[in-house]
Amino acid sequence: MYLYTAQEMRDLDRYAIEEIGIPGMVLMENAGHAVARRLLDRWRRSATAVVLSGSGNNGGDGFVIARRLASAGWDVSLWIAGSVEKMSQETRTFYEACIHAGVTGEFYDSSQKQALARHLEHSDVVVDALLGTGIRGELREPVRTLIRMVNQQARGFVVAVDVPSGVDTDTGAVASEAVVADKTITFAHPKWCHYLRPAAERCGNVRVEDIGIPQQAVHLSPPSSRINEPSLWQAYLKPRSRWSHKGDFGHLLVVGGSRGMLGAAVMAGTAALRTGAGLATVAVPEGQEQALAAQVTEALVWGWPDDGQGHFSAGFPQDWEKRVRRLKAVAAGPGLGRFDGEEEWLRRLLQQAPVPLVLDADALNILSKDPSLLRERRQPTVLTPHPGEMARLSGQGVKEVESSRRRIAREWAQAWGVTVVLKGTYTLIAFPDGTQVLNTTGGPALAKAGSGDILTGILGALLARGIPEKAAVPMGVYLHGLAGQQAVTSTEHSVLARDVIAAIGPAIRPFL
Ligand SMILES: NC(=O)C1=CN([C@@H]2O[C@H](COP(=O)(O)OP(=O)(O)OC[C@H]3O[C@@H](n4cnc5c(N)ncnc54)[C@H](OP(=O)(O)O)[C@@H]3O)[C@@H](O)[C@H]2O)[C@H](O)CC1
Ligand SMILES: [K+]
Repeated sequence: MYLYTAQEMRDLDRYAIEEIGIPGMVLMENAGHAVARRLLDRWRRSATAVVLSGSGNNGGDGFVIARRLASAGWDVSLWIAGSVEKMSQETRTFYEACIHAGVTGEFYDSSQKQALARHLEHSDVVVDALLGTGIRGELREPVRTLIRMVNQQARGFVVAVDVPSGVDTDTGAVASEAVVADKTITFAHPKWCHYLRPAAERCGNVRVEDIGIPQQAVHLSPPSSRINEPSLWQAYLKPRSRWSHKGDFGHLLVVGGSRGMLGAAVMAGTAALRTGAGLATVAVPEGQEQALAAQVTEALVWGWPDDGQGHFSAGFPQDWEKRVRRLKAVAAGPGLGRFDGEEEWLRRLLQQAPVPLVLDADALNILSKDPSLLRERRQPTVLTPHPGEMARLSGQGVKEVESSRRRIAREWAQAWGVTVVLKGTYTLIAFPDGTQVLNTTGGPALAKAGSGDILTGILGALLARGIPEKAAVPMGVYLHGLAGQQAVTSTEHSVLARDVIAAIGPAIRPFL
């Protein structure tokens, strides 16, 4: 499934109308019909509805909904923002069809405030068709008042047509007012605002309805972003052959685990093995070696030069060049910590690890001192920042990152030629070629220390197995989210990172 911006949706619409020849009126009727059908399915008996329509095409969908609900026996009260003169030809046609079908609408002005408030308080359903993907700039009257009234006065079920009025389709920003919906019914494909906060919090349950735009139109100019689905990567997951040996499944090196943070590297290494890596080596500061060996039995242990206090130092192990040749991927960061000479250390890692590299946690914080270190990379590089780390990397505030996730992840990936995995409720993956994949698996159980280390281990393992990053990264993010969901046995509060690691196998299994 693709993820659309407002412009991409307009282009798709235009293609369906002009090139394929489906009249715009048919698309609008289909859109309105789809919403009305859902409402009729849910209530069945005759109910009361307030329909709020703007003068744009979103309002046109609203006119179709009003007419169809009324003809099914509902008591419909229709309110319109704007004027007939502003309506597009399609919207005007359906406005007139409403009148001919006996649903007369009121063009709202402030003298009708009380009458509308009464309807909002007593209706089973409120349909928000004021503004869709065509919103421009700050809200004007009377739309702003109408949105506020829906939020303050509606007692019934609020359904937003396409997007809640007042949200920005592409950024997920909200205007001074935006409808808070119980359900959003959108057309043909989901839009970014259905997943980006704060808009996403106003959408309620999102449902995508087919309105008859042929798949062919989508394939001809697919948008640059999509929702993460197994079809993107499932071909790379296969049962192991009877004849396989550990060398077939890659060797991952995890670098991290300094004093006080050993667990992070242990979790990354264990997650990598649970994901199917043939071998995992965990590299920790020398002073940590024994403690590590006591904690993991399945991974190899490698002591790196330390500062005498259990932290890394600027040096690399002497046999680095010899041993690195046997590695298939490196994941640096879980419990890495900060240390003297860290920038030089990272530069060397970037230059001298001729395999795919995942950077997380403090490896990202070190990188944020000088992102141009990435210029030295020739092999795939995956960064897995949470919003705080992304903020440090990009030199912006966390708020700015959160309000422009889509733009920041994409710009960063393109500017530095890396894959950015911007973590969050809907983790966003941005590739260097400008394409993006938004992940929808996961849940609040993953909001806990250790989750990021596990993701790093999973991604490292998939890259070590030789899966190309365009498949490996969405696969890893998807499986990590699924494991997080499946690890919940009693409550999301009590899930431990080790439960998530144990759930990696069950998460992979259906895809083999
Ligand atoms: N996706 C599809 O295939 C289909 C989508 N449909 C629906 O069409 C809308 C998009 O319709 P569009 O006409 O482009 O735009 P809107 O209806 O969302 O908005 C335009 C009207 O809103 C007014 N407006 C714009 N900004 C503001 C503002 N800040 N404050 C107040 N009013 C605003 C604008 O007024 P102007 O004075 O600026 O002209 C317009 O009246 C999409 O979301 C779907 O619901 C089709 O029905 C079917 C195919
Ligand atoms: K709307």
